[in-house]
Amino acid sequence: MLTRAIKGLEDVISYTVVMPIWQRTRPDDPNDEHAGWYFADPHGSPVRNAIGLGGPFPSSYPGNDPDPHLGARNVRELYEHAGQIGGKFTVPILFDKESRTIVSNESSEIIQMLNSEFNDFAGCPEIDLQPEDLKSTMDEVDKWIYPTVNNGVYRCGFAKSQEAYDVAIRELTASFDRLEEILSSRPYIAGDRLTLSDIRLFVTLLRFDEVYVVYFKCNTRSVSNSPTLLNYCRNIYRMKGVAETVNMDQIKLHYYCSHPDLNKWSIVPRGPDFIRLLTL
Ligand SMILES: N[C@@H](CCC(=O)N[C@@H](CS)C(=O)NCC(=O)O)C(=O)O
Repeated sequence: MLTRAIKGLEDVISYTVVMPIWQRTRPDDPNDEHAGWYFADPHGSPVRNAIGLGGPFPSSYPGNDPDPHLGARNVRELYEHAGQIGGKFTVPILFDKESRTIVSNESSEIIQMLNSEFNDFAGCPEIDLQPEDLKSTMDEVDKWIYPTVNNGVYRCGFAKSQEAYDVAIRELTASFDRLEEILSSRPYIAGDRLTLSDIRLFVTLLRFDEVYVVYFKCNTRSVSNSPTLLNYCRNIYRMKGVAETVNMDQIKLHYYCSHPDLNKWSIVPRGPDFIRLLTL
């Protein structure tokens, strides 16, 4: 969504936002406990979390729509329509309306396509988010930011042993400090211009204080306590079209209500209003 906004592709690529709270995708099959992404059902009954607790939550919110292409009830059905029966049923998905199938489900690949493959139709084709002269620095930073930060927060949150958590939080903390050091000497993570590496980093930092610090026990650092990282997030958040892509209420509803293992009753913490900090 962020890359789409920055490239000015709003009129070219439509989107459907799935509902924030994972539901059982085969509720009638007691042997199939998979829970995942659902499309909105404006005429449906209120729902609870995947183990039937918490809520009740509405079956649609303003901005969440039914699947306009295949009429699927959930994302699993889209994958099954594309021939993928097992595995994970993840978002984001780039969907080709003509062939009515999934083109890619890998975000790092999708943002590269949005950057370079739609320039004939883009409002801002001159913005290159993967410029030749910054490519090697982008690769270099992506290489440690992905495992220790983007995926690092998940490694902390879903650790199944103290040892696994200890390793993940140590690496995350060290990378957080490294980010601060780099961003105190240049405005963007790979140099003087915004790149896809910033987009990948920003979406994790945006969720950091509201979700990861509390829910995933990433509490050794916070963005709001780092003037450098807070300014970095502010700068990106204030770019044209970016704020419209962020719905912090749904981000929080998703995390806090989709993993009953971590939060059986789906209670959503009130604070800390990170978006307000970005707009001050
Ligand atoms: N490789 C994928 C991973 C995407 C991914 O893990 N998405 C999560 C949501 S942020 C998801 O849809 N998870 C569904 C599941 O784990 O069942 C990407 O980065 O695009």
